[in-house]
Amino acid sequence: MRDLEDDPFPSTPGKVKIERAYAVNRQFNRCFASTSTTFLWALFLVALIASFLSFQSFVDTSSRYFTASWGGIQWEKQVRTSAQIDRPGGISVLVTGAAGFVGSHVAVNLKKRGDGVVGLDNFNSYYDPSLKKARKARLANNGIFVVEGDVNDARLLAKLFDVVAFTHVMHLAAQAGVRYAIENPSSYVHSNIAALVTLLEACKSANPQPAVVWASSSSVYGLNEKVPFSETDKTDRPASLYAATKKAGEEITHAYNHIYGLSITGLRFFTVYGPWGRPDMAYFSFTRNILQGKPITVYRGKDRVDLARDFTYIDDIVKGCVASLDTSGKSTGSGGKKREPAPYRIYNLGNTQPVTVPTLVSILEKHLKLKAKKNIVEMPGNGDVPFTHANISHAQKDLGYKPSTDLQTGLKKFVKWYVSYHGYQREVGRKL
Ligand SMILES: O=C(O)[C@H]1O[C@H](OP(=O)(O)OP(=O)(O)OC[C@H]2O[C@@H](n3ccc(=O)[nH]c3=O)[C@H](O)[C@@H]2O)[C@H](O)[C@@H](O)[C@H]1O
Repeated sequence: MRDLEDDPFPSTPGKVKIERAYAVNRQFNRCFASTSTTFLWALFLVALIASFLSFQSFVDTSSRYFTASWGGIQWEKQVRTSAQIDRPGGISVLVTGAAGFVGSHVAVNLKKRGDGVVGLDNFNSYYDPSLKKARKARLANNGIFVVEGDVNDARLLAKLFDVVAFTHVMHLAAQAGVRYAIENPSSYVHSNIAALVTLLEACKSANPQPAVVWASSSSVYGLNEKVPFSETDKTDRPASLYAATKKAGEEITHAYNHIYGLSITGLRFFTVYGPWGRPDMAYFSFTRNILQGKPITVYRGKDRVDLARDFTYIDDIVKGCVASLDTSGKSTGSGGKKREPAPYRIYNLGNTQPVTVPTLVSILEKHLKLKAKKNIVEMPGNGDVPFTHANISHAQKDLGYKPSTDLQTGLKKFVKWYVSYHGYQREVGRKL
């Protein structure tokens, strides 16, 4: 049976009117009731979304504020104190990559002779950041404050130059490692190109402009076969993306020298090793594996030729870095304009005594008093070059650079540090 409400034209007129009016009213009420409920729900939802969004932005803003690892009165005080110069004629140096291998050594050396030093490091996880934290602690013990931040952070750099009129920048922050570029190419662009440009922009705008000394690499010689490698040799055949970004760095710094009058010194480091070194490098990972009784992989070149490197001890490299800072000459620009030409220099910092990788292994075996389990494999085509050998005559003449530690002596010092840092009993090669 059909209901009145279902019938638009019922047969009883009076009833119709009343019933219909009633029905229409009921329909209207129901409709109104449902519309207003919907409206209220919608209103409620809008309010909910709005409050959620504003809460989100509050969280974003406040987390940005609260998690920022730099800024504030206390922070500025630490930066200023660390940058304080304690000797007549001293310099104030911003050391990027200060928690890194070379950076931490250079920073300590400068501080010890009375220069002002502020470190900057992003503590990335390319290798175990706990080693970087340990280096940071060592720097703190020497009165050096390391700012936690990325060189790509232009605001941070501007702030640092605002707080301290750095006379020099020692730029050692980089994505290191030749073979890792196959796995993570963009990290090389981020750290070796983008960050370099951000840093140079900050330096060019600073008043006074600092002189810049930075780490290039022996890898720029790429596929060159003429030995020893000289700064006047061509460097247009890189064998890895790492090498290509270092080569790009040399060109980029040249442009900033040319346009803005920044004093630039690029240092081509040759396979630097020593205490507090980088765990990704062969001498370091070989030591770890030999001590743990694990095999090591030794690469060999074409026709079974051993690979060779001009391994250079860290103390010699530090001397080269410090001499570069001391002889850098001044930047000549101000307000973004060059007044006159500024120095642009590039030096090899090597040892001039290449040693083969199997010889490196046998020296380690001797110092560790343990035999390595060797897997000898053909060098994979992932960016390695067969040999490196530095001609250091330019550095000798201009910087007084004279490396004095051979691989035997340097590795002995490294092994001594390694076993003590990692808690090994040297004699038996067992962990304590
Ligand atoms: O001078 C540089 O500009 C570069 O030096 C360093 O690169 P490299 O000279 O390649 O050092 P490193 O990795 O210690 O390999 C040494 C040798 O061991 C061989 N090697 C390596 C690993 C392995 O498992 N087996 C092996 O035989 C390997 O084939 C090679 O023959 C820095 O890492 C780099 O950041 C950059 O600064």
